[in-house]
Amino acid sequence: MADGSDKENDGESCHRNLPPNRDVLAPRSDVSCRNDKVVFVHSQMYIDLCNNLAKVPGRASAVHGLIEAYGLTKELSLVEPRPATVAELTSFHSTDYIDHLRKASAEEDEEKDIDVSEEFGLCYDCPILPGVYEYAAMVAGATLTAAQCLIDGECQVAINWHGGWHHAKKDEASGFCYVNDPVLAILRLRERFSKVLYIDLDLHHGDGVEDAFCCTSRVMTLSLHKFDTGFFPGTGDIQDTGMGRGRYYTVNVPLRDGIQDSQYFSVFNKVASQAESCYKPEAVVLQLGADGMSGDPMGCFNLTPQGVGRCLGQVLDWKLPTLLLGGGGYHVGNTARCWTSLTAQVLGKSLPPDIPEHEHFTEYGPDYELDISPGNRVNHNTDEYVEEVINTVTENLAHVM
Ligand SMILES: CC1(C)CN(C2CCCC2)C(=O)N1c1ccccc1/C=C/C(=O)NO
Ligand SMILES: [Zn+2]
Repeated sequence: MADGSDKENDGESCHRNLPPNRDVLAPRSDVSCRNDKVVFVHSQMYIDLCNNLAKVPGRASAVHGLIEAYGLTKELSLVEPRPATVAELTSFHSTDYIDHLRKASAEEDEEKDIDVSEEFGLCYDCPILPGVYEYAAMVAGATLTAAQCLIDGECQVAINWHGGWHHAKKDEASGFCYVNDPVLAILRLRERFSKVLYIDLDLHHGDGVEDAFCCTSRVMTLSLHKFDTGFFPGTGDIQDTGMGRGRYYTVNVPLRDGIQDSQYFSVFNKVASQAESCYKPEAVVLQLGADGMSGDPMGCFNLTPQGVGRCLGQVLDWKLPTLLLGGGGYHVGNTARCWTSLTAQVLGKSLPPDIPEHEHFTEYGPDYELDISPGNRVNHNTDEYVEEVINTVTENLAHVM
């Protein structure tokens, strides 16, 4: 959990500088979008940065390449990102951590020594790579750019597939996440919207986001993830429901290996509709990490873009300002297939089944098809287990008014 709230803070958040609540602003219905533009944060420099430093080298250009090859960039409203400022980064992260990240990143250039200091979590899983600060600041800036477009009513949906780094803590890198861009976006959205719902569909528990908002009722976090002995990050059990004013505003849906589209959507549909109807958010941040896809090297879930697409469709039907972020996803071709399919869904476009000829075409062999066939890993999520999870979540959400 992030540090205790400030004295003058009324416990609405577990971190500093949360702007005053602006419920007095226009009511929920007023926050309509002026048009159905879909903002897509993009620049070649941004792709190049993400290509070299993200936890999956080359994934950023493969994702963008497929979206472009299907002609979707012509339908999107492309917005260039700019790096987050230190002030923006420290709206959540500690100044010490950001200073250390900035200095260590620069030092790495000059001294070429490997910094394995455990301090600030900057070691094995999160090595200090040259330029890591510039990368993290640009990713955070891209996500903040998308959030700002929603706040300004420029669009109803804004997308940053290269964001979604949900493990980073206030003063610690974790799980190859250096800056928690979802948290920064939620803090920015909270300047305009009184209640924000964060939904995390990555294979891993969105622990960094949950920690940041576990004490406030102004942000509800809902995470569906694999939860099993020894599986990173080890948090996100069903009885973790938040603390203090935030009690029952943290929702965890722990799942086992082998879940497939129909069961996954059945769980999501019930839990997310209850969360939306009892919480009545004014904006949504949806992390769509693709490491639960069948064929991912994580090798845990049997999901396909169609299954996650049904979850996305339910969220889009709420007609709320919605920020879409990426996250995990370690099979480059399948991650590109997933996020391209979801981008087309947001645009209301259907795509031809064969991967178009383009620079990254070879990533998609041997079938060169857009669809991913569902995996056949043994499903350890019995109907009884799933029913018990849904019943427990339902009981907990009954406390949310
Ligand atoms: C280093 C990477 C990120 C890559 N990787 C696999 C993918 C395929 C081969 C290695 C991991 O398990 N990683 C991790 C290592 C330590 C802690 C966390 C993660 C992943 C976090 C995540 O995805 N959160 O959403
Ligand atoms: Zn993940």
